[in-house]
Amino acid sequence: MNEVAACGCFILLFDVVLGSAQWALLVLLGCSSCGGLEGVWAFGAAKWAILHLFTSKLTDGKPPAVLCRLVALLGLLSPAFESGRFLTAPPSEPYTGPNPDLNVLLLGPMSSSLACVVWEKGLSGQRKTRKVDPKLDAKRLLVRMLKYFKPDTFYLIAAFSFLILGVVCDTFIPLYQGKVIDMLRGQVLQSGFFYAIGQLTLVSLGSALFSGLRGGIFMCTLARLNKRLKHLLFHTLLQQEVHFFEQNSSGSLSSRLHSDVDRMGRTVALNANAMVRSTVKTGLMLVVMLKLSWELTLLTCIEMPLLAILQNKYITVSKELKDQIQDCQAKNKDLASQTISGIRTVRSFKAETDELKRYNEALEQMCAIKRRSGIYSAVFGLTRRLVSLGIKVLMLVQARSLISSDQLSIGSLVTFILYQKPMSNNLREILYCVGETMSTVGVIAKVFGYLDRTPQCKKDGELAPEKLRGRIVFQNVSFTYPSSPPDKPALKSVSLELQPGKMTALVGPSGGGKTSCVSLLKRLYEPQQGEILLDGEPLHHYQHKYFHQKVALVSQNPVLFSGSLRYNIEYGLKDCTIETVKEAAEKVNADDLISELESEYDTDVGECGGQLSAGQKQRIAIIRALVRDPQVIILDEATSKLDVEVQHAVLQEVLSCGRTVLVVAHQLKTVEKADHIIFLEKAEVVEEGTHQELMAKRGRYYRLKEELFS
Ligand SMILES: Nc1ncnc2c1ncn2[C@@H]1O[C@H](COP(=O)(O)OP(=O)(O)OP(=O)(O)O)[C@@H](O)[C@H]1O
Repeated sequence: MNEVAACGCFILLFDVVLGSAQWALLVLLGCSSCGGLEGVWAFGAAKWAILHLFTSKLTDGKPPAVLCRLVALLGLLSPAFESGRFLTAPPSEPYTGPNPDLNVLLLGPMSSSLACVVWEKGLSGQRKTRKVDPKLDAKRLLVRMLKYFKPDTFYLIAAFSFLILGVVCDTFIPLYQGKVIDMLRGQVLQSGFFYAIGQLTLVSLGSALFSGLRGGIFMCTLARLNKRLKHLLFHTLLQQEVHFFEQNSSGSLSSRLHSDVDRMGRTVALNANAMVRSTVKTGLMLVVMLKLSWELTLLTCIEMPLLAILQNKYITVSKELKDQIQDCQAKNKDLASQTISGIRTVRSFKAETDELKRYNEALEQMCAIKRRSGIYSAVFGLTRRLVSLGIKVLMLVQARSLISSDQLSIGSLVTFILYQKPMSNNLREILYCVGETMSTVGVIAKVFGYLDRTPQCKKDGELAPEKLRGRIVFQNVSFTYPSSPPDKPALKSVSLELQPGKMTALVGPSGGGKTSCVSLLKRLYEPQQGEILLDGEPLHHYQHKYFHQKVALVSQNPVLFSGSLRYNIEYGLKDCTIETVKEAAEKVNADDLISELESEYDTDVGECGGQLSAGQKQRIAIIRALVRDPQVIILDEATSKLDVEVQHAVLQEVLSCGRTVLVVAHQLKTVEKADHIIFLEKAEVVEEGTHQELMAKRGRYYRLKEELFS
């Protein structure tokens, strides 16, 4: 890099020599100019060729791209600028080209090198980051983000049309203000003065009206986009396998769903809006400002690359900090929601102080990052203001000399100043928007990462037979939880059978693999080896909805959702009548429980069923399973909180209609009634048979019963 910089300095020196030689030649030949625009272009092209040769010699024929860009700018920037000046403000006398002037001689090399530095430090820096992390391919992500606006194309066209109309009106306001100021002094007719005031009022009104319409439509479009994205993301999340939710906490997922989606929509939409508005405004203002004074315009434009370098440095640092803040926010949210949802445990262990300390530490961490971000922002703001101040001083000096040589009127200077501030603001806004959008790329990548995630579960089949017997067979099933090491399987080559109309019990010490069997049977996980068959067909051959309706699971701590009792019982069912619900409740002696509640089936169960007792929740969960009329019922400690009478009624009911019943229980009283008992230990089936057979065998089942009894 140092070699390139040294070569760049030599090229700049050589360029100054060439420029001086040109002027010296013109002076010697007695020409006051270089022969109009054609001459300027001819000299520019010749300079480009000579500089290119010089650079090739300097770099042994392999000039780096940055030096090629510098040479092209040195040769062609001045002719391009002169042509622009000629087109926007044609001189009254025949154009002869720029006169020999030290400012012009230095301005070319200075602006060319500045442009190269901005390009290198700004744009290529971002390109390098993209190469390192292809996921953060900003352009690809932003283009994809814009595609989500497709359904709102009509609204967007309307919003952008109003935006452009508003900007056009906005641009003309200072021009008419300057005109009115000039009329205050001169001998202008009153009608002319009022005409100018009328024009000013009209463009001001137009600006207000169009800006209002633009803002309103953008907000509506943004709200629609947010709704669409959240719906899509929530839909994708719901498709994911259970292991995904073990890996990603509910706090961080809900933060992605709400804060991140909001942020990405807002940033992209509002920045696109602000960028288009500022770019159009800048373009129009530039034309008017060049007409007023090209010297002052040039000084205004020098501010931009300087600000771009500053902004780029600031973006690099603040992007990293913003990502850290996002992660910290998700963590804090998770921490708080965990504590609030587990408030009973927290209170019973008197852990409020510990939880507060933990939360405070997390807040401190967040505070430290925000403090650093604040310091960077303050330093950046100060430097930016100093640069703007320096440029302003230079402008005032130049304006004084222009006014004293009658090249600029006071009204035009006022107009220029009225343009200058918004112009700098526009340029700053463009840079800010680019920075903001770039810093949101990380958030967009994360959200798209979730949207693109393919669930790691087998595709559902089409089977939905009218009649199901309910015979379940585990054939050499081996299973290890995705988060467990491969040498710690939860089930090792397990083979078992559940017969229709019979009650099978899974027993064994804690960690033996009972719940894992149930989870596989409910297809919450897929086994790595072996197969589970329902009436001879692998489970995934059945339709998803049909399968979960026919194979019902009632667990020890059933999850209820906020809403009425009836909503929880009918959960997920479309055509369930209140009669069916009542019938199911009566079958398990739950009608007395429901009539005790204030609004019976319309009683609100509270968040996660918090207003019901554990036994009440278990009974509701049993009714919820029964209204689906399942053929296979799995009771995983599902009656542990019920009294003996109700337990008996539940078992009677589930065993009716020839259902297959699988019971997981630690209370061996329940197990004794089972037709078949399977003893699971250390992920394997150790022994099986009826209660009497296993007792007579005096094996593991017998010993467990003895241990519990003693
Ligand atoms: N979600 C999980 N992720 C990783 N490992 C798990 C998970 N759930 C259970 N395990 C492990 O799998 C093994 C079997 O657990 P499982 O819950 O099936 O036993 P269990 O017989 O039902 O125990 P308990 O009677 O205590 O409920 C245990 O070693 C356990 O640590």
